Amino acid sequence: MGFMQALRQRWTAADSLVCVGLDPEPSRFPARFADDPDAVFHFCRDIVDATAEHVCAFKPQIAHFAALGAEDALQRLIAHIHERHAGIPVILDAKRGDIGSTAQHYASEAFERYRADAVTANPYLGRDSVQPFLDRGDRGVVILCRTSNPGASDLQDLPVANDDGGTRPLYQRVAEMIARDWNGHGNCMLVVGATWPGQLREVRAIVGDMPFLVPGVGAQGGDVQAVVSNARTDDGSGLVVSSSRAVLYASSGDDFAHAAAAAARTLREQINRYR
Ligand SMILES: O=C(O)c1cc(=O)[nH]c(=O)n1[C@@H]1O[C@H](COP(=O)(O)O)[C@@H](O)[C@H]1O
Repeated sequence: MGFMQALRQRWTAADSLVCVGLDPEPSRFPARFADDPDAVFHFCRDIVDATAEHVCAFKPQIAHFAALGAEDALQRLIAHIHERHAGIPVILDAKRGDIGSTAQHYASEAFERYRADAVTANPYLGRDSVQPFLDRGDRGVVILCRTSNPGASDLQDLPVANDDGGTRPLYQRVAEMIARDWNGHGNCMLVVGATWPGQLREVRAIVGDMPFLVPGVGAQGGDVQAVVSNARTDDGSGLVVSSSRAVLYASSGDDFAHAAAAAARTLREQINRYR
């Protein structure tokens, strides 16, 4: 089954638009992991097992593993999700994109080495830099559009020429181009930050039912009601609302997994209230 179909099935089966981001920071792990040489894997695995029933996807962030030399833990973690929680898609957050020959290797890194179902990609090098991902119709390509960070406006809002002679912000042009020209296999999603409800509404108006990955609730302060009311599709879905630190580090005590599950469940309930 392809990524988009798996995601839609999981939205329904779990009645959830929540994604838990897996961003391990050993300095924030509970004390019980202090002497564990495989702490990154064990911490993330415990979080996955505790939160799985509340989520539509997991999103490991590759730099958080690679900076620790823990690529092997990332590989085992994704294998664990596939084996123990079959049906929950894994979005590898790597924000890849490069000249075609290199992008090809990024695609096999994400899909063959790590066995991710989808990967985040940066479109700002142009279509050829994302093409090897787009060509994998069975996998998802989650493309940055209007990111959640404070500096998102520095470049993404620059005015660019419209077909009608006017201008509009670059991110809107990117959204339109992806929806119209890049999504031939129907495997694209867009990243739009939860911190920008107005932009969420604008991008939704441009791209119809294309799903959004929406990071920025929780630690970055995005408002759940504003996200859902501005960005849901007509059927009350269309969103993968991702939270990392607010779930992972909900407690630094021995109850960390229980606290993470409670945080994921609460986020699911908040989202569902406004769908
Ligand atoms: O592509 C992403 O996942 C992403 C895009 C974006 O615009 N903003 C953003 O925060 N992210 C990622 O989403 C996660 C947010 O983490 P929290 O702020 O702890 O929920 C981090 O792993 C970021 O790298």
